[in-house]
Amino acid sequence: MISVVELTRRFSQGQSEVLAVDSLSFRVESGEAYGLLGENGAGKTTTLRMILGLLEPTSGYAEVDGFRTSNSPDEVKARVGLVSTSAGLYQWLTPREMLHFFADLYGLSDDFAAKRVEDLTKLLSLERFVDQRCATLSTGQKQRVNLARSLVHDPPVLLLDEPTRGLDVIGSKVIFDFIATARTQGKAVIVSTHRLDEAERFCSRFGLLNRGKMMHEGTLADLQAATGQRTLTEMFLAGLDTTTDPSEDAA
Ligand SMILES: Nc1ncnc2c1ncn2[C@@H]1O[C@H](COP(=O)(O)OP(=O)(O)OP(=O)(O)O)[C@@H](O)[C@H]1O
Repeated sequence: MISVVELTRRFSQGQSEVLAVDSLSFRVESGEAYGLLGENGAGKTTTLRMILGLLEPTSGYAEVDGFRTSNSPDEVKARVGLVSTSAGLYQWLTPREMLHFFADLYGLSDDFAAKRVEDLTKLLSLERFVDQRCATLSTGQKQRVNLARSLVHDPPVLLLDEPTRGLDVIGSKVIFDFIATARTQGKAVIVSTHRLDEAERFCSRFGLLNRGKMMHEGTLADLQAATGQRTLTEMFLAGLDTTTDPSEDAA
């Protein structure tokens, strides 16, 4: 469903250049939640932005459902929901009004939109504040409205950039439960998060990035074998760029 091939992005920063994403390749199939993990500045957000077409790659490409982002941006945008804390809400609208506004932008019929807004309100527990102006919502409430906004067109692909940033335990659980449901519905999900313990539970595969490069990829068992570490946290603490040969431990 999502295919990333040799994706590369350089940024100029003053006189110097940073290689934010370095020849990244991976695939995510329907029904999978893929954890794109790495330290601050590892290149996660830049990767997600290129998949959706918000940013041009320096080289390489991304495809969603067979559509290449650079050639078919509209087809890709119709199939992807990007959830990012940096996305703003319309402060003067209520969540219900805003969701209808976005449903309209995506060209959904009134009936479909009404049903979708109702379903999302239940799924993300928005009932208590769905008719309250966005300006008056708490961080966690805003984050859930943000998620609902990205899902209003029921996209088969979800890109979640730090979806639990600023959320308490209950708010985070709503998001994790949502990801689990999305998987059973056959969505392809990429989630970038620093909550490694949670990622371990709800992601089926992982890509561990370090300075824009894929250091390790696979299931938790694959990563354990490759790094000699037990948990994702231990892998990060050990330093992603030190590849341990597990056979050395056995010797
Ligand atoms: N518009 C830009 N101009 C210049 N440099 C940029 C730009 N966007 C990102 N970068 C640089 O690219 C690198 C990767 O940034 P990115 O935001 O993708 O990291 P990240 O893994 O999402 O980090 P975090 O976990 O902190 O959100 C960083 O060194 C960052 O400074």
